[in-house]
Amino acid sequence: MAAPDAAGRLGPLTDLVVQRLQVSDQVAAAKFGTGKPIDDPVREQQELAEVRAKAATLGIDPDRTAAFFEDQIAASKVVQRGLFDRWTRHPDQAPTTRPDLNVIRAELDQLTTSLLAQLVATDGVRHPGIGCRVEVAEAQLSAIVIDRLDALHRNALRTALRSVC
Ligand SMILES: C=C(O[C@@H]1C=C(C(=O)O)C=C[C@H]1O)C(=O)O
Repeated sequence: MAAPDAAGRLGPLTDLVVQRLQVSDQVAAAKFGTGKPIDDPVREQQELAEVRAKAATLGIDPDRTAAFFEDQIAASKVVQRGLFDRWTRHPDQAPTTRPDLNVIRAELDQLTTSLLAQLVATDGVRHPGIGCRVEVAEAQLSAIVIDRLDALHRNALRTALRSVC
């Protein structure tokens, strides 16, 4: 049976947001112990410029789209910092293999394309107001249960969803 998806009209968007957080575990594993910093401002600026340009061609608001992706980046860094801290304090939990950061970044780029498509699909839902906030709450809570998110990933999810409405 396929895994159940997050509930409501923002469920598919939230599933992608959670996937991006899960890929962030791999980013942390790629960087941990290499001296590579968690923050890469050049890559971030490239990503944000790209989503701004794509938003314009897709007919969604470039500023709101960039704000959403800024939150995805901030959330990824919440995960990475949390895992660096966990693995430093408990070296037995640290990853024993190191994924290739370039491969993982290509996965993140694919997720960006899917996320943009979901931002387009949910444009009519994502207005400030109670209706949108209820949809976010429903999708968020169901994703937490379905994906069994720990406290670190729940915190990151809150950051990732803060500007959806
Ligand atoms: C994910 C990475 O780590 C950070 C988070 C980024 C993101 O979420 O897109 C981009 C650059 C880094 O500041 C990465 O280096 O690729």
